[in-house]
Amino acid sequence: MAVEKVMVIGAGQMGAGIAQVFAQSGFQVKLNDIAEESLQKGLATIEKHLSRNVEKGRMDEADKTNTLNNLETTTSLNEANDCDLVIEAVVENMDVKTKVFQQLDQITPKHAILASNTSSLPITDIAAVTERPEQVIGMHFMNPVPVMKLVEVIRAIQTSDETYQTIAETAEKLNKTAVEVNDYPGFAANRVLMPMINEAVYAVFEGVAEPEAIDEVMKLGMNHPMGPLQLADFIGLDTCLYIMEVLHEGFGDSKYRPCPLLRKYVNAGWLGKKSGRGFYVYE
Ligand SMILES: CC(=O)CC(=O)SCCNC(=O)CCNC(=O)[C@H](O)C(C)(C)COP(=O)(O)OP(=O)(O)OC[C@H]1O[C@@H](n2cnc3c(N)ncnc32)[C@H](O)[C@@H]1OP(=O)(O)O
Ligand SMILES: NC(=O)C1=CN([C@@H]2O[C@H](COP(=O)(O)OP(=O)(O)OC[C@H]3O[C@@H](n4cnc5c(N)ncnc54)[C@H](OP(=O)(O)O)[C@@H]3O)[C@@H](O)[C@H]2O)C=CC1
Repeated sequence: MAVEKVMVIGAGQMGAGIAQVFAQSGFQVKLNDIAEESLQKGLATIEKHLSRNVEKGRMDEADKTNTLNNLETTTSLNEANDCDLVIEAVVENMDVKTKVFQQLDQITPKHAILASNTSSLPITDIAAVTERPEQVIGMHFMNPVPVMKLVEVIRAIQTSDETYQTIAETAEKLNKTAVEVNDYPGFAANRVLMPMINEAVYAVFEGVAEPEAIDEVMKLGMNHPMGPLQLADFIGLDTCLYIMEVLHEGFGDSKYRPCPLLRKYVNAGWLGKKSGRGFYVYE
């Protein structure tokens, strides 16, 4: 199936980036959010990144104009009624996501593929609330979306080969690399990444070293572009905690228990960069 029209749901840090890369690659994109304010914020972020690309000579003014012309915003989910593909990037909450998928199942054309950008929620369970489970799949972009090459493509137990093939080809058109994984807690990316971040939080909790020192060790010693605590702040500490809880519950193994300090920060509203404070303070 050829994908031409796409809806991205949720204009937060991931949704805006996903909408940008689709529009840049020539797809017709509708960016949806419940709040008009979030749409305007998302659009402003996209415009800023496109202008930066022009300044850096990575695209010219005509490419920027074409990208913006490929993009429209809407608060109405009903506008997904002519889309070939929908990518959901709303908050990491199963109730919210299943409600969105049930509505999309009613609204979108029969051939449409429904994808989720979830970091950790089971695609199999999301697929099961629709009447087209074989056309439901995980399309997990990495943050920041315009920069990172990976799309982790997660097959639910019900996902058809045809759906997987379409999504892998679409990822290629975005100039990304698709990696196929099966639907188990945390998939592959967060199964490996999050325990490392959680362990770094334990090291702070136990007084092994200050956050700056732990990040410096991983940057200079292991060539990571960001230390694990800076990365946790960048992802969002609420998202990190949520993923650890999914791993802990999903495997029933105490090795995935979230660090109490991570939970305390989230309860305090210290969610990282997006709230102005996490392991570091942001202005
Ligand atoms: C939680 C999940 O489910 C899955 C996940 O996403 S896990 C998180 C995965 N992501 C990572 O691990 C990111 C690790 N960090 C990095 O790779 C890098 O630090 C980084 C690419 C984010 C920034 O790179 P840097 O060299 O430290 O900083 P900086 O020089 O400011 O940025 C490099 C380029 O990226 C671009 N960039 C940075 N942040 C950006 C953003 N949010 N959106 C778009 N472009 C961005 C910058 O424009 C810059 O390019 P130019 O200077 O040429 O314009
Ligand atoms: N942060 C990261 O590094 C990564 C996150 N992800 C995943 O991507 C998804 C989004 O995360 P992120 O972008 O960080 O979150 P954000 O909180 O930045 O964005 C979520 C957006 O979705 C909107 N929203 C909430 N409910 C609905 C709804 N029913 N319909 C339409 N829009 C809605 C929110 O609006 P409002 O603010 O008005 O409530 C907000 O604008 C999550 O599933 C997350 O796990 C995946 C990879 C990396």
